[in-house]
Amino acid sequence: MKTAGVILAGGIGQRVGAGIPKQLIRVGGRPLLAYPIRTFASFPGLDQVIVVMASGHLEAAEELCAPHGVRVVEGGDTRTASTLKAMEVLAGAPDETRVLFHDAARAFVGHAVIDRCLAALETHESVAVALPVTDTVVAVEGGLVADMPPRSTLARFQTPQGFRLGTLRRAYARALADPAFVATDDCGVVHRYLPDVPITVVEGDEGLLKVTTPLDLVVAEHLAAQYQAAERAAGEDA
Ligand SMILES: Nc1ccn([C@@H]2O[C@H](COP(=O)(O)OP(=O)(O)OP(=O)(O)O)[C@@H](O)[C@H]2O)c(=O)n1
Ligand SMILES: C[C@](O)(CO)[C@H](O)COP(=O)(O)O
Repeated sequence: MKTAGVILAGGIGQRVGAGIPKQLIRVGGRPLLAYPIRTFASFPGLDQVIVVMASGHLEAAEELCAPHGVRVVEGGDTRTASTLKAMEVLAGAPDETRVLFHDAARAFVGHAVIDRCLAALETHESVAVALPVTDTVVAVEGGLVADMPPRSTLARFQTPQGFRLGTLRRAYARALADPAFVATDDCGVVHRYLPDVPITVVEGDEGLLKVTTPLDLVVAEHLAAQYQAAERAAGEDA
C-alpha cells in the first residue's frame, strides 16, 4: 500500500449538542459522514480508506462505508486517540506510506485539496492545509491581552493533514512517552515532538468548514446543496 485516507469520526459533537454524534446529523438529506466517505472513496489516488467511528455508532458507519469498501474501526476518547486507532490498522504498512487524516466534521472536502496534500507529500514528510485568518487573533492570559502576533504571520489549520507514516510513528512514539502530552491535531504532534521536520502548508478552502456549532449547520446545508449539484453535473448517483 502506498496511500491511505483516514476519516476521523470518533467524536460526539458536544458543541453542536444534537444528541447524536454530529457526523450522523442529516444535512442535505444525508448523514454528514456520507459526504467525506464518498469523496475519499472515489479519489483515485488512495489505496485504502478507514473511518474511525465513535463507539456505540459503528453500525451506522458500517452502513455508509460498506458500499464503498471502506473499513470502520472504533475511535478513542480524544482526536489523537482516534488517530492512534487508525495507525494500529496501518501497523503493517511501510514507513513510506502517505497517509491523510481528515475531520469527518469537515464534510464537504473536495478532490482538489486531497490532491494538493498528496502532491506535497512527494517532497515533504508532513503537510497541513490552511487559510489566512480574517480576525485579529490575540493571546489572552488572566483576562488580559498578553500577545498580538502580526496577522500576516497567522493561518487557520483545516484538514486533511498528511504525513509519511514513518514520520507520524516517530512523532507519536515521543508524544506517548510524554506524560504532559495533549494535542488538538496531528500536525501539532509532529511540530512539538519532531521540531526539525518542516510542515509544508498548502491552500485550504472555505468549503472545508468544520461543523462545530449549531450555526455551522446552516452553512452546511448550503455546502451540501453545492456538493449535490456537482454530483448531478458529473452524472453521479446519490
Ligand atoms: N475522540 C475523538 C474526538 C474527535 N474526533 C474527530 O475529530 C474531528 C474534529 O473534532 P471535533 O470537531 O472537536 O468533533 P467532536 O469531538 O465530535 O466535537 P465536540 O468537541 O464539540 O464534542 C471530528 O470529525 C471528530 O469526529 C475523533 O475522531 N475522535
Ligand atoms: C484538526 C483541526 O480541525 C485543525 O483546525 C482542529 O484542531 C480540530 O479541533 P477540534 O477541537 O477537535 O474540533
